Amino acid sequence: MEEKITLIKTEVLSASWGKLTRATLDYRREDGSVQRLVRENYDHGNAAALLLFNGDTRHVLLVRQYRYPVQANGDPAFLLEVCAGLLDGDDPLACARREALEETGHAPEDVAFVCDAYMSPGSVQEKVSLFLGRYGADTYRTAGGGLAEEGEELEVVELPLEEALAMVHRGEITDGKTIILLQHLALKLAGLAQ
Ligand SMILES: Nc1nc2c(ncn2[C@@H]2O[C@H](COP(=O)(O)OP(=O)(O)O[C@H]3O[C@H](CO)[C@@H](O)[C@H](O)[C@@H]3O)[C@@H](O)[C@H]2O)c(=O)[nH]1
Ligand SMILES: [Mg+2]
Repeated sequence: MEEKITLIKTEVLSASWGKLTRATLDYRREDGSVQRLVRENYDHGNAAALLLFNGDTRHVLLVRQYRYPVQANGDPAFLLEVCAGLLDGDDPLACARREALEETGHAPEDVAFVCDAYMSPGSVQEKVSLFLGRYGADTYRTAGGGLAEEGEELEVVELPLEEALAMVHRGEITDGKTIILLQHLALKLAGLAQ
């Protein structure tokens, strides 16, 4: 049987912090005709993210940080997000734990995998592994804030889960992985998700 997809060539358009590649491929349609397609792909590696939840107070711990692409899109550039980072050679679980500690100063307990998600599969290769974890007075290690030498300056923000969900609804939390994790937590507390 003929292949559905035949890769003709790939060209690296930019290889800097991330790599931008242009692929040319032949796509065999269901009617048998072949269409030549050109698709660009930005690759900066995979990532992991973790939502910290305190079940006693029903608060979540998020981080606020500067995001240039959001500014370029004309939106307020300081986004409220779950702690997250690029794998940098770690496995997703180790990365999620490392980023939680670097960014919030908490060493999470009871960390559980939620799901993997492509946030923009039409053009960005990154797959993000999502986790839930517990925080509280016993998990506090440092003030967090990220790595200054890498240009990070994060504000740690604690707020009730209900308020975070309301902020999603009001368009005040717009980061995809954060929205997925907050809504997953709400489903879990309602007994509708594992
Ligand atoms: N030199 C350079 N450094 C960069 C660039 N873009 C990011 N960095 C640096 O690379 C590091 C990335 O920080 P992480 O904590 O590992 O990742 P993240 O920025 O939180 O990324 C995660 O969340 C983003 C927002 O949803 C996602 O866009 C991203 O893909 C990932 O999932 C930061 O120190 C940042 O300053 C760049 O274009 N050039
Ligand atoms: Mg980060």
